[in-house]
Amino acid sequence: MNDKQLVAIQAAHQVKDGMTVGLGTGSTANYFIQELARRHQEEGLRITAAASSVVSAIKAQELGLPLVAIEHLGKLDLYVDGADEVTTRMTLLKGRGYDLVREKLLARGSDQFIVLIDKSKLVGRIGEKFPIPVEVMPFAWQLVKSRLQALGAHAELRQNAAKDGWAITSHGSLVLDLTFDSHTDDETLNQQLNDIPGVVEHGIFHDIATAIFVADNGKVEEIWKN
Ligand SMILES: O=C(CO)[C@H](O)[C@H](O)COP(=O)(O)O
Repeated sequence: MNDKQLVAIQAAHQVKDGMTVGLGTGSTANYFIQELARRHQEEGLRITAAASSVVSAIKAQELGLPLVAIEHLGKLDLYVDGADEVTTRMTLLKGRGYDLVREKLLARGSDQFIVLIDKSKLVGRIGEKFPIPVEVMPFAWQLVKSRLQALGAHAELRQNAAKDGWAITSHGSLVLDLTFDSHTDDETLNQQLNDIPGVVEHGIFHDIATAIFVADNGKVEEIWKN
C-alpha cells in the first residue's frame, strides 16, 4: 500500500453513518473515494456524497456511492481532499487540476475539512514549489493581471495540456499562475487576491482546514487544529 492510499484509508475511518461527505479531486482523493465506496458496500455505511469535480463524480458514481448535486446542499459534515502544499499554519495551496472553485466551496461549507498529503508537500510558505493558481473571468484577465503585477507577482496565463491554447476551467474561466521573486506573507496575499474584482477564486486555502493527515513512509500523523 502506498502513502496516498494509507492516508486516504485513515481519513475514511472519520466518516460516520448518515454523514454528507464532500469528495475532493486528485489521486489521493481517488483513494478516499475508493475506501468510502468499499465501506458503503461491505459495511453498509450510509452516506451522501458531493463531488468537487466531474472526474470525482464519475468515479463515485461508478463505485456506487449515492451522490447529491452541490446546488441541493446547505452544508456538509466532512470534506476530504488532497493539496499541493501545506504550511505549518495549515494554509494550503490547491487547484493545479483547475477545480478549485468547487473545492473551496465544499471545504468552506463543511463542518470539518481533512487534508491528505505526504510529507513532501509540507512547505515553509505557499508558492514555494508551485505557482499559485488564480481563476479569472475571461474578459477580466488583463485587468486582473495588471493588479497582480502591482502586487509584485509574475502572472502567466496557463496553457492547455496540448499547449495550443489556454486552459479553460470547468466554469469557463482562465487561469493565471503566479510566482513571486520575494517572499509574500500567505495571509496578506490571500486577502489581496480575495479583494481583486474579476478573480473567481484562487488556490490559497487559508484558515479552512480542520486537520492535516500527513503520510510518511508507511505512517500517518494527524495534525488537528486547536
Ligand atoms: O488541489 C487538487 C486538485 O485541484 C489536488 O488535491 C492536489 O493537486 C493534490 O493532488 P494529488 O492528490 O493527486 O497529489
